[in-house]
Amino acid sequence: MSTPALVLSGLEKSFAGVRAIRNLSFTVPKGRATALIGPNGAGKTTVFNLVSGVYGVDGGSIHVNGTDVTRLPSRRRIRAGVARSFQNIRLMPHLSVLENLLVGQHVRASSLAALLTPYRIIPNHRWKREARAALEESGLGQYADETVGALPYGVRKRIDLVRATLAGADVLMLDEPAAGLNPSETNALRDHLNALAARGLTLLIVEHDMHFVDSICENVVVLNFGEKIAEGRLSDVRKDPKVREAYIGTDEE
Ligand SMILES: Nc1ncnc2c1ncn2[C@@H]1O[C@H](COP(=O)(O)OP(=O)(O)OP(=O)(O)O)[C@@H](O)[C@H]1O
Repeated sequence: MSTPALVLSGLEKSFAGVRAIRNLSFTVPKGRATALIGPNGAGKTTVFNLVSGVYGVDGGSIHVNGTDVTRLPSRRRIRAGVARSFQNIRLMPHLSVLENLLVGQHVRASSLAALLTPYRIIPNHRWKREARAALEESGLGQYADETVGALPYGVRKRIDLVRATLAGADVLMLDEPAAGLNPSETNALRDHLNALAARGLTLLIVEHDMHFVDSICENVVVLNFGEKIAEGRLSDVRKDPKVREAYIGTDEE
């Protein structure tokens, strides 16, 4: 069996004495999409913050592609292949799509000289070719020279995904990717994510839209009060009495 993309073992995190994450362990296999679900305040965002290195852990370990990243700062985790896409898209609205992708690729620069590469004066720089190719492959080629701020939300969301993959991500954490999308944008995003997973990208998704989860994720991890209460296929976990009880009184399924 290949090394899992992400292994969380016995994670612990408290805020002012409140245990937000409790002895949490789960494994995300390579090239698959896994959903992290649970009612409000269950600890999903905290898991993303622990994996990306925004918060340090109080206990336990995090391995990415077999490497222990538990004590690494955020930037070294990005180099290890973990990236995060936020609910609020972090693209620069005044730049073109291509320029946004090129800015993202600077994360890959291994030296100051590479970081300062004046890509604007090298018309066919390798990064530019790769960025155009990635846009074409995602069916977004026609937007390459458009200003990001003028594009529809669903398109920006998908450009944000292309940016993350070009920056070298092979484990991508997505925070409510379908929020705010209309049905046709949601379908385009679903197809895009399934294509990325088919190419070997690993996805960890926090999402409240269970139809969307069902169309992408083979495996679902359910959190409640920071603890894993169930794991498995969505059709199985939603029948689990512990899961049903956790959602009672919420307006979610
Ligand atoms: N920086 C922080 N300081 C104090 N408490 C925090 C902090 N971050 C998270 N928490 C607490 O940790 C618990 C888990 O919060 P978290 O935001 O991870 O849940 P969530 O599952 O992402 O919720 P939601 O679905 O509402 O976004 C909550 O009780 C929250 O108040």
